[in-house]
Amino acid sequence: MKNTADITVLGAGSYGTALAISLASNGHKTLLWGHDPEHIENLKRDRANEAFLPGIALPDLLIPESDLATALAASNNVLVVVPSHVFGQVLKQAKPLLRHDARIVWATKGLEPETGRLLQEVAREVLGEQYPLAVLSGPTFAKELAAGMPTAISVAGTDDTFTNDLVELLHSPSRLRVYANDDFIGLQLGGAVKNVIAISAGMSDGIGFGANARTALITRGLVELTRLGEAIGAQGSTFMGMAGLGDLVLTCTDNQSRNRRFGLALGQGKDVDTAQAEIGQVVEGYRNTKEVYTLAKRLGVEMPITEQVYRVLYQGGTPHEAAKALLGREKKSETAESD
Ligand SMILES: NC(=O)C1=CN([C@@H]2O[C@H](COP(=O)(O)OP(=O)(O)OC[C@H]3O[C@@H](n4cnc5c(N)ncnc54)[C@H](OP(=O)(O)O)[C@@H]3O)[C@@H](O)[C@H]2O)C=CC1
Ligand SMILES: O=C(CO)COP(=O)(O)O
Repeated sequence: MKNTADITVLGAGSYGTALAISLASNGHKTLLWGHDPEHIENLKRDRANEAFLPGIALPDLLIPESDLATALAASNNVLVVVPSHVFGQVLKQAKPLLRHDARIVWATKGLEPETGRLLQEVAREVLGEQYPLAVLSGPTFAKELAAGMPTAISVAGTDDTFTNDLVELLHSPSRLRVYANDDFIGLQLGGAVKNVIAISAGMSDGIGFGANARTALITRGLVELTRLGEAIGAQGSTFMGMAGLGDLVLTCTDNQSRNRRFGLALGQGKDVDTAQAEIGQVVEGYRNTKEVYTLAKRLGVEMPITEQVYRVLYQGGTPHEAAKALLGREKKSETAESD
């Protein structure tokens, strides 16, 4: 089957739209599918996604589409950018409509709800073994990407040809550097765990602590991420790159991060529901905390920051108690295997 578009993006929220803008700006015909026909009509009428990225024009080569069958027939390259809690559901919807030559990449950052499985396992379970898979991960706020501000990201997957084709589709010499990476597991995990650590950094700032505490959380958060990553088969060195240190620094330090803002609100004494409602977009770290915590417990990996965020989100703990518990931990060597 011949492509009538270069790529189809599933998910017309802030990041799906930003990636579609980026692809279309590179000269690639890009279909952007969203599940809400009224939202897609608005995109067509306004030639902008005013609900998520106000004031940013959609390039001519970006075609909003509300029919999933049409979207999936148009291209064999399918980029999924929906929140992690609906990732499996969207793949199930897509499965009967996928072309036999489809290749699936996602930019979703998270683990499967309840089980804590990587999204590659969800994709394999839903779709079987036949399709090449890949993931995009790294420090990329949707608004900056959509506005064409310089950005860098990584891509890894099961098939080198697909990974390299994605680099070609996304890379722009003036706006977007795309690094090929061979650690499919590491890129997926980094994107999930950084959400949890960003909540902790937000909580710390919300309490009124300073740069020292925030930086300690980023640094020890990186240790936790690396420890968990190595336990599930990722390469430790991956986390010194875009999907580890890069995304941790971005989301722990800048208020564009919804996870950080969520933590800030909690640190200022707001409850979980109020904090989430104020943000009004997906806060992946809320669920991701449970998933990362569950995975770490299952594997016996110590993740003290994650554990404290879990206590605040799910067990009635307060950010002050979390800070006290972290500070009061037994003295340790910085390079000790466990924390
Ligand atoms: N925004 C960013 O800067 C970045 C986001 N990401 C990741 O991208 C993923 C998506 O986040 P983002 O775009 O920011 O989230 P948003 O909250 O901006 O948008 C989510 C979109 O998903 C749609 N959606 C929800 N449920 C379904 C469903 N069942 N089927 C189809 N579409 C659905 C929503 O539609 P509706 O509004 O109708 O509910 C909305 O359009 C997350 O995993 C996030 O971590 C990664 C890097 C950067
Ligand atoms: O993943 C992101 C940037 O890389 C977006 O972060 P938030 O989901 O915290 O807004």
